[in-house]
Amino acid sequence: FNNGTDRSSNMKIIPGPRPLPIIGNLHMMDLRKIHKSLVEMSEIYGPIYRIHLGNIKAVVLSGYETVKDALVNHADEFSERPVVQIFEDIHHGFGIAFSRGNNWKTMRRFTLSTLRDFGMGKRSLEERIAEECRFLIQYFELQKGEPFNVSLVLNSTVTNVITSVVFGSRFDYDNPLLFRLASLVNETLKLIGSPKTLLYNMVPAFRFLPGDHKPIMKNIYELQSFLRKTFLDHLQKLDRDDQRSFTDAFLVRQQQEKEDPNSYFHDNNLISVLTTLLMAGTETTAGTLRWGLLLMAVYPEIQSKVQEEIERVIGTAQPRIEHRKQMPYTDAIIHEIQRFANIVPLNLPHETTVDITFKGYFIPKGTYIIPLLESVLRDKTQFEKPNEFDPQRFLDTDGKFVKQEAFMPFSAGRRICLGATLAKMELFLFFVGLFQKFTFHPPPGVTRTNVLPDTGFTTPPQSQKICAVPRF
Ligand code: HEM
Repeated sequence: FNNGTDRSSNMKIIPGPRPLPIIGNLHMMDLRKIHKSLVEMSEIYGPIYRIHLGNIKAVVLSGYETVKDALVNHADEFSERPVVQIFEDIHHGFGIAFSRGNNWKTMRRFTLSTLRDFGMGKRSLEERIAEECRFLIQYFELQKGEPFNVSLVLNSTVTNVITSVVFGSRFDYDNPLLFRLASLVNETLKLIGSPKTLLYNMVPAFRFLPGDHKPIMKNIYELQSFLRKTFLDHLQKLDRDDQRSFTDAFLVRQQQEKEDPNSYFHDNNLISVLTTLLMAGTETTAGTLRWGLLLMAVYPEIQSKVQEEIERVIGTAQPRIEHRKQMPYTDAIIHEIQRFANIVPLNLPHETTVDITFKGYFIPKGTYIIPLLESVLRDKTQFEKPNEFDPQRFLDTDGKFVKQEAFMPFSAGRRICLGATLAKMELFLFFVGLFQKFTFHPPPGVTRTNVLPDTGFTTPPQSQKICAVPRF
């Protein structure tokens, strides 16, 4: 784009490094930490620059002010999703996260309103999460304060919240299917974020090399076979007057529209939405929870202040979302954990829906846009010493919670995370539920300096064991 020329004499040319044939600027990047390389380049080229990632010609938006201006003030113009090869293989353009145009609008609207209805239904989201938290606490108690790996159990717990919403049921922890589902999602997301998959997405010629896309599709096949079998079971028992899950609501709508050849309510969209909710809804939330437990373990003075607030406001009662407004300290901690965890540092890519002049630069319709969240959550102009973990930045001198505009872990605008409300409920109820019952300690040898991010599409902390010591 820009073709090296400007479209009018007063239009600025988007700066950027000179690309090489085929690989573009890939030789300048650390493929394991692309978000870091992109932030470093913004220090040279500024908040808007172009980059060639293999055959993808992208525009990077960096820093809170620029990302917000694009996604919020020009929400429509920046709201499309580009075609990304691996997600095209998985979803074929159906579902929500990687679908486009009217398919995306219809699926997003339906999913949001259905999740909201369940929130108000007989078994609210809050109750489903609270129930899951009780099982998690039992599991932690069984560890008797010894170091154990929390990854799989947290992933399984969060998977259960999603299956409870989408299918109306949870799995017991000793059901091998639950651990299989949780590890399938975990492994697949790791592979999706691998350098080999990045190359697969960026340079079509590398498709024929043995990459990670083959094991990814094998996992997706297994995952989707399970989802298909489960929704067919639901179809057999479907009672339109007693809808108990997202799947029931979708199937009822499918039957209502079955005469309409243009209906979006078909099996491909259902499978794709279910796959997305599982993939987008588990690793992100479970990864943030793991960050939280580890950070509290290595910042014991902060952990004990959270526990004091829990004791004062909730005591031994069941934690409820409504407690949150009386708990500014806990609220600040959870915000800082999310900011620091920076779990989707690259964000998902966007695409322009029209030709647009943005901050004096011409960006054509169909341009691949990277609204870099790493550059927002660690923006020096918004957060003092952004690489430090410091919950005080979300508190004023009277200890009241202070909102920070650049707190954007769920992104912003039309494509803002569809599960943000659910994720916030989960983070609050799980954290408070766990800190009410346990004090977390690092295992021997683990200190602040070795609580580091993993690499991948999402950035959970590198696997560390943890000790959960019962408080009473
Ligand atoms: C801490 C937890 C989570 C974080 C940090 C997070 C973050 C994000 C981010 C950064 C995006 C990309 C937004 C954009 O394109 O601008 C996204 C999209 C999405 N997320 Fe989340 N997410 C979380 C949890 C969840 C949960 C629990 C669900 C589902 C139940 C979910 C479902 C989705 C979906 C469906 C999209 C695609 C939205 C669209 O394209 O319209 N996420 N999320």
